[in-house]
Amino acid sequence: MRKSIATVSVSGTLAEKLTAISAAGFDGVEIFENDLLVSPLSPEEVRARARDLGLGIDLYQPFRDFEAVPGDVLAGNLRRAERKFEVMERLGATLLLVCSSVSPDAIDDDELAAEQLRLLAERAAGHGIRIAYEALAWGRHVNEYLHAWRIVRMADHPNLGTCLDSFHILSRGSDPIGIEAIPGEKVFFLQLADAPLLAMDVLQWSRHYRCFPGQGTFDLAGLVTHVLETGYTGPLSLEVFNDGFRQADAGRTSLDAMRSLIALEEAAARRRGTTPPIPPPVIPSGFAFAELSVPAADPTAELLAALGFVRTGTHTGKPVELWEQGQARILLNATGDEPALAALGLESPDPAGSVKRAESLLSPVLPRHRAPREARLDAIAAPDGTELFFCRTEHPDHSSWTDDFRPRPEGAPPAGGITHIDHVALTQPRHHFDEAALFYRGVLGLRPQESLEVPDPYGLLRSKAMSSEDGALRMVLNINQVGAQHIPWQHIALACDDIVTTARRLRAAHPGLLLPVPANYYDDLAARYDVPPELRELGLLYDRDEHGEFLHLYTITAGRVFFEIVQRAGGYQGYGAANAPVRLAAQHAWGAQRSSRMAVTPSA
Ligand SMILES: O=C(O)c1ccc(O)c(O)c1
Ligand SMILES: [Mg+2]
Repeated sequence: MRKSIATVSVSGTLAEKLTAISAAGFDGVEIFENDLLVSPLSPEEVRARARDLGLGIDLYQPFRDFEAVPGDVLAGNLRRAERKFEVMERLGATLLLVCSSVSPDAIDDDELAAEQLRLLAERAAGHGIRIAYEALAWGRHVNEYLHAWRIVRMADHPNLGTCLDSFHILSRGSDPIGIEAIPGEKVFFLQLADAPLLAMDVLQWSRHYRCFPGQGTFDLAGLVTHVLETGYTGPLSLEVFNDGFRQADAGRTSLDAMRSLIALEEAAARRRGTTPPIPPPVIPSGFAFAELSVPAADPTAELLAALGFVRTGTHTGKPVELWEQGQARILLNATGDEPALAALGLESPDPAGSVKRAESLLSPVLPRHRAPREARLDAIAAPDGTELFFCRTEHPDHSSWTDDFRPRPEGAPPAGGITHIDHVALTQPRHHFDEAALFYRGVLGLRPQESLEVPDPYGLLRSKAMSSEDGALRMVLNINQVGAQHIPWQHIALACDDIVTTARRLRAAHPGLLLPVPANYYDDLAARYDVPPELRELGLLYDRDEHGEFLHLYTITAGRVFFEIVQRAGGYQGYGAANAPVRLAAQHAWGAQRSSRMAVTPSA
């Protein structure tokens, strides 16, 4: 289907917006009037620029406060419309969006509204222009899409149709099934926006919090399915007012937008039983490895050894060490300047298929810088730059990345308390949280859980867990929502089957590696749950959900990375989010203590 986007959805000057939108592969744009008004480009120049970029001008908008006014106001409104028709002719635009009136002048009279819109459509026809009438969710008298349609039907003019906007329909809780009663040729335009569920004034919600389909809570695939049932053949057009997108890089936002439309088109095709435009996701079955970039002389190796990891190999061509314990594998790549998570290996049943899926959703495929004998690497870049490698570890049907490491002792990897990587938590750059969530959902087929807000002593963290349906691959995305002091930490959570023994061993041998937990936490825990007193003694954190229980502990931070050790019991599905504020405060306290120690002993 044709894909378009309103210029209001991305940042920059009109020229910059058009360039970014074209680069992301859109077919057309809705020109937002304000973007034209403030542009030094004439309408003719905008038209030429769009044409050169391969973009059609699918809509010009908005035209406000037109219908159902007293006769004296009508004359002025028609004069205003004539001026806009002239601008549209210079732009080469043939569709004008008229949104339902919010004016105190408007009269609650559908027949009058229909009569005046008919007049407008007749005038528009003289310029080869059509009118798409949209019900704003906060329109004075017309705020339901079926009400706008009734007026359009009453007006009965070939140059008058309706514009459906998912936000206005779904924000009011209207049932989109009613769309199917509108003939497709009378749906002149379809605007799409998602939004997080927020209980607030609908105008503020619309103007600041709209997001791309798949980033909010609305069922856009369902709505699009109803619209396609009408026989609508016009564009899928994104119209997103969002405070973050207004300041983010236009190129990046446009790609995010296009990824969301492709995923939406796929979801709608699956609902309708038609052929999806892209191959299905190949769902990873777990982590093959986590790769940390570390400086040449770095204590992370000591931390791994203390946790029971064993160095089992060194890369044949690069300064990379492989550390293993059970099925948990960590690579230390000595090319960084502070320890940071650089890459994740994801176990895929079909690595080439994983890359194809990612490519079809516009993810950059990484070049394979490899020596002739190295294993084939299928890798892409996640939006935050983390490299994702699709692996088939030691399967007879595929080459394995582990073949590049020597010596790798035969037989089972070293056993300790740790069995595998339970989850990885990635902190996302500001304003890119929704983009990341859409990426992991679309590309890897992970299911997002609800966003949580976690208080930090100096701000607020937003956190969203995502996992494969069977829970074999779990990730957590974090973003610093408020407050500038937050450090972009990443963490690797390691699963073990006897955390009490592991904690006891660590506490005895390496007490300085464990993040201290305040006594107040245990007083509260004892009030909430009947838990054994040894949790306090061992510094273990505890949580439970309707399925089971969770015990965990944290190491101190090395560079930007820390480790968590977790034990799930009885099908616990969460990530210990209830304890995250305690962890964040403890990390700040630990960091502050370390810097004061360093301040008194500058030689250390
Ligand atoms: O917020 C607004 O005023 C506005 C204008 C035009 C639209 O198409 C819309 O959905 C909202
Ligand atoms: Mg709209």
